[in-house]
Amino acid sequence: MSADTEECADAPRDGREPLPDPAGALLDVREPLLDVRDLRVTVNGLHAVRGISFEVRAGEALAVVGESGAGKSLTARAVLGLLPAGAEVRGGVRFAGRELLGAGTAGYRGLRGSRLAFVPQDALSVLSPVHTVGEQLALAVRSVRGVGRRASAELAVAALDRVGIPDAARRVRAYPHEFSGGMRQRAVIAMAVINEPELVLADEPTTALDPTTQARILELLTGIRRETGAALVLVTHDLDVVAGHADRVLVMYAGRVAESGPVAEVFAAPRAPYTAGLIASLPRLRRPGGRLPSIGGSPPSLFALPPGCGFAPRCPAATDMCGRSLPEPVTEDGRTVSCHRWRELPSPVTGLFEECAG
Ligand SMILES: Nc1ncnc2c1ncn2[C@@H]1O[C@H](COP(=O)(O)OP(=O)(O)OP(=O)(O)O)[C@@H](O)[C@H]1O
Repeated sequence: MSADTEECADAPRDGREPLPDPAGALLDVREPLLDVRDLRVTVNGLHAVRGISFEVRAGEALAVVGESGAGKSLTARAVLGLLPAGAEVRGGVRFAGRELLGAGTAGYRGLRGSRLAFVPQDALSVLSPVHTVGEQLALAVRSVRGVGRRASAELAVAALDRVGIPDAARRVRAYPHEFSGGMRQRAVIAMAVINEPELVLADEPTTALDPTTQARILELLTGIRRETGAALVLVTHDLDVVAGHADRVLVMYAGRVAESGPVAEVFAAPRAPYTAGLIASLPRLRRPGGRLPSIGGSPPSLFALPPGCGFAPRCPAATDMCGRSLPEPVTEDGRTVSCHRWRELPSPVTGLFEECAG
């Protein structure tokens, strides 16, 4: 008997559950694939994510950008249901019509590793050191699709080949420690996309790599996204990555949304002074002989948040009111901004920071 007798020719292609349809009506295809509403994450008493809302549509790439500690990773992990011990989460996370928060691990059944995939910063955190890369890829396929050993092994080779690992048929027999850092991250991407997810969340997927490899891995992710039509949430602190790889951007500051909108519009005319400061500090905007503008100071401690806008102490446009009252996000023309003064500020707002640099 062949090892493939467990394979069922009539099984669904990948054993995925149909979309929930409790009312017996067709799911509204205009509904966002991912809908995050007023997400709040507290870790050991620290209010790290403080009311974040955003949507991701099918096939879209959203970059989540902000300084270290802004709450980017916790936001991504909350969507995936992978928060650290001691974390409490509130709000809504709706994926493909299914509410995930509050549903516990059952809510993620049939989603994680299948329709919802994760690419972490550190490949070794998801690759087992005691199994070959091929075994791990094949297991990922078998646990989701109704395919047998031979077919899953072939899909493992195809997956490594797809992410540009040369001699994939031989490389599948290697262990993760036998791969370079870049190749390991390619293997993790292969693992993430092997079951053709609808949404990939990538948390600074190239942080540990040299600049050339970083660029190649990001090209790979974008290429796969275009090829498969998967949506992408890309956590990064690099605005050049945002410009090159995302359709929309969510700028986070101290656990809140500073601004969000289409990348081209936000870059051309940011509305939040914080976004303007980030853009003004891009090296390519440096004037010949001029200093590189930068945002002075640092984000507030999440243990001692000011009553008003968290950016007010660093903002050249802040008034007394900014220090006193927290600006609520305002959405207009498909863009969201949290700033009391955005309508009255001079355009472009980046000028606030260029002047500061002198
Ligand atoms: N496991 C944890 N225990 C305690 N605090 C945590 C934990 N994970 C994150 N935090 C805190 O929550 C805040 C937000 O963390 P998060 O990792 O989401 O930030 P980030 O924007 O992704 O930063 P970075 O770019 O440095 O990864 C930070 O102040 C961080 O110290």
